Amino acid sequence: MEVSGPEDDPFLAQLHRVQCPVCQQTMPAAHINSHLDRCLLLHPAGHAEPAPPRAKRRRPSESSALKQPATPTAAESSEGEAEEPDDGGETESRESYDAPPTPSGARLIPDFPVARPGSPGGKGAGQRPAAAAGSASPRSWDEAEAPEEEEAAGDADGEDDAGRWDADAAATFEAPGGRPHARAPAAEEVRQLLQGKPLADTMRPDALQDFVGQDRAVGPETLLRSLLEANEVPSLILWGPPGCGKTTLAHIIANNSKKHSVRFVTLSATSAKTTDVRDVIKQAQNEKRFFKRKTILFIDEIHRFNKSQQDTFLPHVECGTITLIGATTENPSFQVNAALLSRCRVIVLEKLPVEAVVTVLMRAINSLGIHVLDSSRPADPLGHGSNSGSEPSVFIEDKAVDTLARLSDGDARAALHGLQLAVLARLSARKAFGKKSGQSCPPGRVLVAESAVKEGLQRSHTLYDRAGEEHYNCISALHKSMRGSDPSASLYWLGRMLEGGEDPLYVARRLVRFASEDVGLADPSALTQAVAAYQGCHFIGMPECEVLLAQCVVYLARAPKSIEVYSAYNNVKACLRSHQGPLPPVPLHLRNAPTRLMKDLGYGQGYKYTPVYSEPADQDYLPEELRGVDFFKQRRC
Ligand SMILES: Nc1ncnc2c1ncn2[C@@H]1O[C@H](COP(=O)(O)OP(=O)(O)OP(=O)(O)O)[C@@H](O)[C@H]1O
Repeated sequence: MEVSGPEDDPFLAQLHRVQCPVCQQTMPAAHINSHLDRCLLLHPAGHAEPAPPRAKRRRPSESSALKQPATPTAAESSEGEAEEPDDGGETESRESYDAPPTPSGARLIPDFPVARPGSPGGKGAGQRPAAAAGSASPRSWDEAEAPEEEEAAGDADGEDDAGRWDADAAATFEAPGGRPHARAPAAEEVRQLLQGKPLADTMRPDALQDFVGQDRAVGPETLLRSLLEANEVPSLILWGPPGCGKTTLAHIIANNSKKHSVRFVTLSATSAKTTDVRDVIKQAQNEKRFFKRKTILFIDEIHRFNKSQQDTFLPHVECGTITLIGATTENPSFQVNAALLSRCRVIVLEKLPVEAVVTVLMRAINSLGIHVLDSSRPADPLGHGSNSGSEPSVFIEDKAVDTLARLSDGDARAALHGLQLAVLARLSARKAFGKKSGQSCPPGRVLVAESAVKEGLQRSHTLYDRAGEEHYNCISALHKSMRGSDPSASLYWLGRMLEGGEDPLYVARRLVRFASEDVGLADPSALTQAVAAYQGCHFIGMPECEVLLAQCVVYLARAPKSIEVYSAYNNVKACLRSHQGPLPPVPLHLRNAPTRLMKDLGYGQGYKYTPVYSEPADQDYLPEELRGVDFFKQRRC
């Protein structure tokens, strides 16, 4: 017997029709959820405006090297590079995620192919490139499909190791669509893959398994992981330095929540207005009321919302209309309203360790079909003399990968960006050379050397975040090292700041403060030194003034310390702040009396001019009610 659905039966169809509460249109019940999403976006204030088309985005999980080429799934082996049907750009001003689930079976750490002369091996995956060399697994695709030119190159030269590396490495490469590369991609293909879109976005993981280096926050045994796996997402504030994976974690939660029919909406606090927030909340209320559907709202850079904007969320987080996920690089204790903070769980993400950045880089390198050159094996990496055809393959030195990972200072985006720039620069240089010489591009291979990646990654960016938390952490470390009389550590923290691009005058101002606050009268010339250092920095600027600062830092670290004045003055402040009622008047004898009236009122009367006294004059200088108080001895009056 054939079972007819509502669409087949006019009566059933009528019965299953519902009316949109926003535009009043009727439609099949099955369509209402997706309609409402669109409708509320189109009519935020009752005006219909066409929504901008969504940018299609290739799903990183499909381009990653996490799947075994030997056993492609049906989806992986299907033709064409998969375009995500209804994905959200995670940093767009306002979008809903609708990503299909990540294919299961992804392994936590992939086996990365590394170009190495004929040495298939099984070393641990996710290791640093040199150590991971040899992880090019046995061929998982038909030998018969091996690129003829590569085989020929190896054979022709007899000893052309580079040619053989190609063939071995190509065996495990995957094209960004998830299909194994039929051959190692040519330089032009790599260039096209890299152009247009940031590599960091293309490589953004979709699943927790691919989210590396944050075990303390979302590792296997953590509460957050259990909650995420149970789809019990609490309101969260993700706090961490740039490029450590805050947006990525939100993206993974979005993917997961879509599977459970939870709506995921993103806003960026840099561009969203309060009205946008209200729209999202209104939509979330409708979804909850009519369809019992939860909404997760992700706000990137939440610290950029002011207090009243943050207040808008409060009642809705409280009553569960929305689950809020905020991402911030700034310390939330200062930047997020206390009331909002108390309703959210703060997840601290850390700078990624070098190994984790290597894993991220290797995944990208692998998905682009770039060969990692094992520097421990001397060879002719560019395959000069080989007749491997006009289109070269792209190689990167393993040292270059290491350097990228180290210089990126735990910022995966910076590392991927550096890689993208370095590879593109090498490929463009090669193309330009071809044009200039009037020839087609030179045969051979393109090598991305360590020096190229150093250029691609600005060191100052990576060491130090001048505007962020690190700025305060480092100056605090400098101050404490000088206070602890450790000149060596003091110089280290000074170097961290200056090499990272810190303003020398900012450091100099702190030294002036330190000279008085911590050295004080134990060595009064410390203040002179610090002020002189400040002025010297002002005169000559960086980089010359760095030695001035270094000299002063060492002077202050070695100087004897006294906080006598600093503490006494703090006692005075505390006394004034804790005073109840009007402050006591200045005693009459201490007042100046420039006019007759003032004199008549008793100003200055009884004052003893001490220079004319041979003995200390017996005279009070504090108001009557504070008589006898010694701020050097008493903490409070
Ligand atoms: N833990 C991680 N595991 C895997 N890839 C990561 C991780 N962290 C970052 N990445 C990669 O780096 C890119 C940038 O990361 P992401 O946008 O999540 O950083 P962020 O912490 O939100 O930075 P920002 O504060 O600057 O917005 C991602 O697209 C992804 O490719």
